[in-house]
Amino acid sequence: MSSSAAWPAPAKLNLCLHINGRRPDGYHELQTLFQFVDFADQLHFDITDDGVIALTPAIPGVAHDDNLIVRAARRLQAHTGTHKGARIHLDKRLPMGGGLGGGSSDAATTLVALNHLWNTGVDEDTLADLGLALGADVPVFVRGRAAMADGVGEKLRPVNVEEPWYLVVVPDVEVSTAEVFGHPDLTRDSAKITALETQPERWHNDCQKVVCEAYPQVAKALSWLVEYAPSKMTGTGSCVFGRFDQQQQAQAALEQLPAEWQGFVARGCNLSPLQAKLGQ
Ligand SMILES: C[C@](O)(CO)[C@H](O)COP(=O)(O)OP(=O)(O)OC[C@H]1O[C@@H](n2ccc(N)nc2=O)[C@H](O)[C@@H]1O
Ligand SMILES: Nc1ncnc2c1ncn2[C@@H]1O[C@H](COP(=O)(O)OP(=O)(O)OP(=O)(O)O)[C@@H](O)[C@H]1O
Repeated sequence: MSSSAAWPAPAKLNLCLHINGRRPDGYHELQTLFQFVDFADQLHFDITDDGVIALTPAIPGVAHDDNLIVRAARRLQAHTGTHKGARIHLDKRLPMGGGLGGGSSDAATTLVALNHLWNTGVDEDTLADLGLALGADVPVFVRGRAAMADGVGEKLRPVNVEEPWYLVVVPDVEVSTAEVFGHPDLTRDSAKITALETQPERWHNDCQKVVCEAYPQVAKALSWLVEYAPSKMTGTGSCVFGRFDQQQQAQAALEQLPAEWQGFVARGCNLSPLQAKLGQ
Protein backbone atom coordinates (compact mmCIF):
# COMPACT_ATOMS: atom_id res chain seq x y z
CA MET A 1 0.00 0.00 0.00
CA SER A 2 1.70 3.23 -1.07
CA SER A 3 1.63 6.17 1.30
CA SER A 4 0.12 8.53 -1.26
CA ALA A 5 -2.87 6.25 -2.01
CA ALA A 6 -6.29 7.55 -0.97
CA TRP A 7 -7.66 6.43 2.38
CA PRO A 8 -11.46 6.67 2.68
CA ALA A 9 -13.21 8.29 5.67
CA PRO A 10 -16.81 7.17 5.09
CA ALA A 11 -20.05 8.63 6.44
CA LYS A 12 -22.21 6.74 8.91
CA LEU A 13 -25.96 6.61 9.27
CA ASN A 14 -27.78 6.04 12.54
CA LEU A 15 -30.41 3.58 11.30
CA CYS A 16 -32.21 4.19 14.60
CA LEU A 17 -31.59 6.36 17.67
CA HIS A 18 -33.64 5.40 20.73
CA ILE A 19 -33.28 7.54 23.86
CA ASN A 20 -33.84 5.42 26.96
CA GLY A 21 -33.18 7.88 29.77
CA ARG A 22 -31.05 10.67 31.11
CA ARG A 23 -28.23 10.16 33.64
CA PRO A 24 -27.55 12.54 36.53
CA ASP A 25 -24.52 13.93 34.59
CA GLY A 26 -26.88 15.00 31.75
CA TYR A 27 -25.70 12.35 29.26
CA HIS A 28 -28.35 10.14 27.70
CA GLU A 29 -28.79 6.40 27.79
CA LEU A 30 -29.39 5.36 24.21
CA GLN A 31 -29.49 2.57 21.66
CA THR A 32 -28.30 3.39 18.17
CA LEU A 33 -27.46 1.28 15.14
CA PHE A 34 -24.52 2.50 13.07
CA GLN A 35 -24.05 1.50 9.45
CA PHE A 36 -21.46 2.91 7.02
CA VAL A 37 -22.05 4.06 3.46
CA ASP A 38 -19.65 4.05 0.51
CA PHE A 39 -19.56 7.85 0.29
CA ALA A 40 -16.43 9.23 1.92
CA ASP A 41 -13.89 11.98 2.43
CA GLN A 42 -10.53 10.97 0.94
CA LEU A 43 -7.24 11.43 2.79
CA HIS A 44 -3.70 11.21 1.36
CA PHE A 45 -0.66 10.77 3.60
CA ASP A 46 2.97 11.50 2.69
CA ILE A 47 5.21 10.22 5.47
CA THR A 48 8.18 12.34 6.59
CA ASP A 49 11.03 11.97 9.10
CA ASP A 50 10.68 15.44 10.61
CA GLY A 51 7.82 14.80 13.07
CA VAL A 52 5.73 17.63 11.59
CA ILE A 53 1.98 17.14 11.02
CA ALA A 54 0.71 19.44 8.25
CA LEU A 55 -2.79 19.32 6.77
CA THR A 56 -4.01 20.95 3.54
CA PRO A 57 -6.32 22.46 2.52
CA ALA A 58 -7.75 24.20 5.58
CA ILE A 59 -11.44 23.67 6.42
CA PRO A 60 -13.10 27.11 6.61
CA GLY A 61 -13.92 27.89 10.24
CA VAL A 62 -11.69 25.15 11.70
CA ALA A 63 -8.18 26.15 12.87
CA HIS A 64 -5.38 23.83 11.66
CA ASP A 65 -4.51 22.59 15.15
CA ASP A 66 -8.19 22.02 16.05
CA ASN A 67 -8.84 19.87 13.02
CA LEU A 68 -9.63 16.35 14.19
CA ILE A 69 -7.18 14.97 11.61
CA VAL A 70 -4.26 16.91 13.10
CA ARG A 71 -5.37 16.11 16.65
CA ALA A 72 -5.62 12.40 15.83
CA ALA A 73 -2.15 12.33 14.24
CA ARG A 74 -0.59 14.10 17.23
CA ARG A 75 -2.34 11.79 19.64
CA LEU A 76 -0.86 8.77 17.89
CA GLN A 77 2.59 10.41 17.89
CA ALA A 78 2.33 11.10 21.63
CA HIS A 79 1.13 7.58 22.39
CA THR A 80 3.83 5.80 20.35
CA GLY A 81 6.76 8.22 20.65
CA THR A 82 7.37 7.99 16.91
CA HIS A 83 9.58 10.67 15.33
CA LYS A 84 7.79 10.36 12.01
CA GLY A 85 5.51 13.06 10.63
CA ALA A 86 3.03 13.39 7.78
CA ARG A 87 1.87 15.80 5.14
CA ILE A 88 -1.85 15.12 4.88
CA HIS A 89 -4.17 16.15 2.08
CA LEU A 90 -7.93 16.13 2.70
CA ASP A 91 -10.48 15.89 -0.09
CA LYS A 92 -13.62 16.88 1.86
CA ARG A 93 -16.81 15.46 0.39
CA LEU A 94 -19.03 14.97 3.45
CA PRO A 95 -21.19 17.88 4.61
CA MET A 96 -20.32 19.09 8.12
CA GLY A 97 -22.71 19.16 11.05
CA GLY A 98 -25.20 16.92 9.30
CA GLY A 99 -25.09 13.86 11.54
CA LEU A 100 -22.95 11.90 9.06
CA GLY A 101 -19.94 11.88 11.40
CA GLY A 102 -17.44 13.24 8.89
CA GLY A 103 -15.09 14.80 11.44
CA SER A 104 -15.08 11.64 13.57
CA SER A 105 -14.48 9.51 10.49
CA ASP A 106 -11.55 11.69 9.36
CA ALA A 107 -10.02 11.25 12.82
CA ALA A 108 -10.48 7.47 12.74
CA THR A 109 -8.99 7.13 9.25
CA THR A 110 -5.99 9.20 10.35
CA LEU A 111 -5.39 6.90 13.35
CA VAL A 112 -5.75 3.72 11.31
CA ALA A 113 -3.77 4.91 8.26
CA LEU A 114 -0.86 6.46 10.18
CA ASN A 115 -0.60 3.46 12.50
CA HIS A 116 -0.18 1.40 9.34
CA LEU A 117 2.13 3.79 7.46
CA TRP A 118 4.30 4.62 10.47
CA ASN A 119 4.49 0.91 11.42
CA THR A 120 3.62 1.80 15.01
CA GLY A 121 1.80 -1.51 15.66
CA VAL A 122 -0.95 -0.15 17.95
CA ASP A 123 -3.81 -2.67 18.33
CA GLU A 124 -7.42 -1.85 17.40
CA ASP A 125 -8.69 -1.60 21.01
CA THR A 126 -6.02 0.98 21.84
CA LEU A 127 -6.68 2.94 18.63
CA ALA A 128 -10.40 3.02 19.53
CA ASP A 129 -9.51 4.31 23.03
CA LEU A 130 -7.23 6.99 21.56
CA GLY A 131 -10.12 7.98 19.27
CA LEU A 132 -12.74 8.17 22.03
CA ALA A 133 -10.98 11.19 23.51
CA LEU A 134 -11.52 12.97 20.17
CA GLY A 135 -15.24 12.19 19.84
CA ALA A 136 -17.92 9.74 20.89
CA ASP A 137 -18.29 8.29 17.38
CA VAL A 138 -14.59 7.82 16.58
CA PRO A 139 -14.34 4.24 17.98
CA VAL A 140 -17.04 2.85 15.68
CA PHE A 141 -15.20 4.33 12.68
CA VAL A 142 -11.88 2.86 13.90
CA ARG A 143 -13.43 -0.60 14.19
CA GLY A 144 -15.27 -0.23 10.89
CA ARG A 145 -18.03 -2.71 11.58
CA ALA A 146 -21.76 -1.89 11.64
CA ALA A 147 -22.65 -1.91 15.30
CA MET A 148 -25.37 -1.57 17.89
CA ALA A 149 -24.32 0.97 20.50
CA ASP A 150 -25.67 0.95 24.03
CA GLY A 151 -25.00 2.77 27.31
CA VAL A 152 -24.27 6.40 26.42
CA GLY A 153 -23.04 5.12 23.07
CA GLU A 154 -19.78 3.59 24.31
CA LYS A 155 -20.77 -0.10 24.33
CA LEU A 156 -20.43 -1.42 20.79
CA ARG A 157 -21.60 -4.78 19.48
CA PRO A 158 -20.91 -5.64 15.80
CA VAL A 159 -24.02 -6.61 13.83
CA ASN A 160 -24.96 -7.61 10.32
CA VAL A 161 -27.97 -5.89 8.82
CA GLU A 162 -29.26 -5.52 5.25
CA GLU A 163 -27.14 -3.37 2.94
CA PRO A 164 -29.68 -1.38 0.90
CA TRP A 165 -29.16 1.79 -1.13
CA TYR A 166 -29.78 5.13 0.48
CA LEU A 167 -30.61 8.57 -0.83
CA VAL A 168 -29.18 11.03 1.71
CA VAL A 169 -30.64 14.55 1.59
CA VAL A 170 -28.62 17.39 3.10
CA PRO A 171 -30.82 20.31 4.20
CA ASP A 172 -29.09 23.68 4.20
CA VAL A 173 -28.88 23.90 8.01
CA GLU A 174 -26.56 22.70 10.80
CA VAL A 175 -28.11 21.23 13.96
CA SER A 176 -26.43 21.44 17.37
CA THR A 177 -26.23 17.99 19.02
CA ALA A 178 -26.09 19.52 22.52
CA GLU A 179 -29.20 21.62 21.81
CA VAL A 180 -31.18 18.55 20.70
CA PHE A 181 -30.14 16.48 23.73
CA GLY A 182 -30.97 19.40 26.04
CA HIS A 183 -34.39 20.08 24.51
CA PRO A 184 -37.24 19.95 27.04
CA ASP A 185 -39.57 18.20 24.58
CA LEU A 186 -37.14 15.38 23.70
CA THR A 187 -38.77 12.05 24.61
CA ARG A 188 -36.41 10.00 26.75
CA ASP A 189 -38.51 6.95 27.56
CA SER A 190 -37.97 4.44 24.76
CA ALA A 191 -37.76 0.93 26.18
CA LYS A 192 -34.43 -0.92 25.90
CA ILE A 193 -34.90 -3.62 23.26
CA THR A 194 -32.76 -6.73 23.12
CA ALA A 195 -31.58 -7.77 19.64
CA LEU A 196 -32.95 -4.50 18.22
CA GLU A 197 -30.85 -5.05 15.09
CA THR A 198 -33.14 -7.93 14.09
CA GLN A 199 -36.32 -5.81 14.34
CA PRO A 200 -36.11 -3.07 11.69
CA GLU A 201 -39.84 -2.38 12.04
CA ARG A 202 -39.09 -0.93 15.51
CA TRP A 203 -36.27 1.38 14.40
CA HIS A 204 -37.02 5.06 14.94
CA ASN A 205 -35.19 8.25 15.84
CA ASP A 206 -36.36 9.95 19.04
CA CYS A 207 -34.57 13.19 18.07
CA GLN A 208 -36.44 13.57 14.79
CA LYS A 209 -39.59 15.21 16.20
CA VAL A 210 -37.85 18.01 18.12
CA VAL A 211 -35.42 18.67 15.25
CA CYS A 212 -38.28 18.86 12.70
CA GLU A 213 -40.12 21.30 14.96
CA ALA A 214 -37.07 23.53 15.48
CA TYR A 215 -35.72 23.31 11.91
CA PRO A 216 -38.47 23.50 9.25
CA GLN A 217 -35.89 22.73 6.50
CA VAL A 218 -35.37 19.27 8.01
CA ALA A 219 -39.13 18.65 8.23
CA LYS A 220 -39.50 19.76 4.61
CA ALA A 221 -36.70 17.50 3.37
CA LEU A 222 -38.22 14.55 5.22
CA SER A 223 -41.72 15.19 3.81
CA TRP A 224 -40.22 15.28 0.32
CA LEU A 225 -38.21 12.07 0.79
CA VAL A 226 -41.01 9.94 2.32
CA GLU A 227 -42.87 10.23 -0.98
CA TYR A 228 -40.12 8.04 -2.49
CA ALA A 229 -39.05 5.68 0.32
CA PRO A 230 -39.25 4.91 4.06
CA SER A 231 -37.13 7.70 5.52
CA LYS A 232 -35.60 8.92 8.79
CA MET A 233 -33.15 11.44 10.15
CA THR A 234 -29.58 10.34 11.00
CA GLY A 235 -28.22 11.10 14.49
CA THR A 236 -29.31 14.55 15.64
CA GLY A 237 -29.65 15.70 12.02
CA SER A 238 -29.75 17.59 9.86
CA CYS A 239 -29.41 14.92 7.14
CA VAL A 240 -32.25 12.55 6.33
CA PHE A 241 -32.05 9.28 4.40
CA GLY A 242 -34.45 7.11 2.44
CA ARG A 243 -34.02 3.35 1.99
CA PHE A 244 -34.20 1.76 -1.47
CA ASP A 245 -33.76 -1.83 -2.66
CA GLN A 246 -32.30 -0.76 -6.00
CA GLN A 247 -29.61 1.79 -6.81
CA GLN A 248 -31.54 3.05 -9.83
CA GLN A 249 -34.64 3.83 -7.71
CA ALA A 250 -32.50 5.95 -5.38
CA GLN A 251 -30.81 7.62 -8.35
CA ALA A 252 -34.17 8.39 -9.97
CA ALA A 253 -35.36 10.08 -6.74
CA LEU A 254 -32.08 12.05 -6.54
CA GLU A 255 -32.73 13.40 -10.02
CA GLN A 256 -35.97 14.96 -8.70
CA LEU A 257 -34.21 16.62 -5.73
CA PRO A 258 -35.22 20.29 -5.37
CA ALA A 259 -32.29 22.65 -6.03
CA GLU A 260 -32.35 24.02 -2.46
CA TRP A 261 -30.86 20.77 -1.11
CA GLN A 262 -27.75 18.70 -1.73
CA GLY A 263 -28.00 14.94 -1.84
CA PHE A 264 -26.17 11.74 -2.74
CA VAL A 265 -26.85 8.07 -3.32
CA ALA A 266 -24.73 5.51 -1.46
CA ARG A 267 -24.75 1.85 -0.52
CA GLY A 268 -25.04 0.68 3.09
CA CYS A 269 -21.93 -1.27 4.21
CA ASN A 270 -21.52 -3.46 7.29
CA LEU A 271 -17.74 -3.37 6.70
CA SER A 272 -16.51 0.17 6.28
CA PRO A 273 -14.58 1.10 3.13
CA LEU A 274 -11.64 1.88 5.47
CA GLN A 275 -11.54 -1.66 6.89
CA ALA A 276 -12.11 -3.06 3.38
CA LYS A 277 -8.97 -1.20 2.23
CA LEU A 278 -6.92 -2.36 5.22
CA GLY A 279 -7.89 -5.96 4.54
CA GLN A 280 -6.82 -5.78 0.85
C1 LIG B 1 -25.73 10.50 19.46
C2 LIG B 1 -24.81 10.53 18.24
O1 LIG B 1 -25.16 11.58 17.36
C3 LIG B 1 -24.92 9.20 17.49
O2 LIG B 1 -24.15 9.20 16.33
C4 LIG B 1 -23.38 10.75 18.65
O3 LIG B 1 -22.95 9.69 19.51
C5 LIG B 1 -23.08 12.09 19.26
O4 LIG B 1 -21.71 12.23 19.13
P1 LIG B 1 -20.98 13.62 19.16
O5 LIG B 1 -21.61 14.57 18.17
O6 LIG B 1 -19.51 13.33 19.04
O7 LIG B 1 -21.40 14.13 20.56
P2 LIG B 1 -20.57 14.50 21.85
O8 LIG B 1 -19.61 15.59 21.49
O9 LIG B 1 -20.08 13.29 22.54
O10 LIG B 1 -21.77 15.13 22.68
C6 LIG B 1 -22.39 16.35 22.31
C7 LIG B 1 -23.47 16.63 23.33
O11 LIG B 1 -24.57 15.74 23.15
C8 LIG B 1 -25.12 15.33 24.38
N1 LIG B 1 -25.08 13.86 24.51
C9 LIG B 1 -24.30 13.11 23.69
C10 LIG B 1 -24.29 11.73 23.79
C11 LIG B 1 -25.12 11.13 24.77
N2 LIG B 1 -25.15 9.80 24.93
N3 LIG B 1 -25.88 11.88 25.57
C12 LIG B 1 -25.89 13.25 25.45
O12 LIG B 1 -26.60 13.92 26.18
C13 LIG B 1 -24.30 16.05 25.45
O13 LIG B 1 -25.01 17.23 25.75
C14 LIG B 1 -23.01 16.42 24.75
O14 LIG B 1 -22.45 17.57 25.27
N1 LIG C 1 -11.76 17.05 9.79
C1 LIG C 1 -12.91 17.61 10.17
N2 LIG C 1 -14.00 17.48 9.40
C2 LIG C 1 -15.19 18.02 9.79
N3 LIG C 1 -15.37 18.72 10.89
C3 LIG C 1 -14.33 18.90 11.69
C4 LIG C 1 -13.06 18.36 11.36
N4 LIG C 1 -12.22 18.68 12.35
C5 LIG C 1 -12.94 19.40 13.24
N5 LIG C 1 -14.20 19.54 12.84
C6 LIG C 1 -15.31 20.23 13.60
O1 LIG C 1 -16.26 19.24 14.01
C7 LIG C 1 -17.60 19.69 13.77
C8 LIG C 1 -18.52 18.48 13.52
O2 LIG C 1 -18.26 17.97 12.27
P1 LIG C 1 -18.88 16.61 11.71
O3 LIG C 1 -18.81 16.65 10.23
O4 LIG C 1 -18.23 15.44 12.36
O5 LIG C 1 -20.38 16.73 12.23
P2 LIG C 1 -21.54 15.72 12.24
O6 LIG C 1 -21.60 15.03 10.92
O7 LIG C 1 -22.75 16.44 12.70
O8 LIG C 1 -21.11 14.65 13.31
P3 LIG C 1 -22.02 13.86 14.33
O9 LIG C 1 -22.68 12.78 13.59
O10 LIG C 1 -20.96 13.37 15.30
O11 LIG C 1 -22.98 14.86 14.94
C9 LIG C 1 -17.48 20.65 12.62
O12 LIG C 1 -18.49 21.63 12.64
C10 LIG C 1 -16.08 21.26 12.80
O13 LIG C 1 -16.16 22.43 13.59
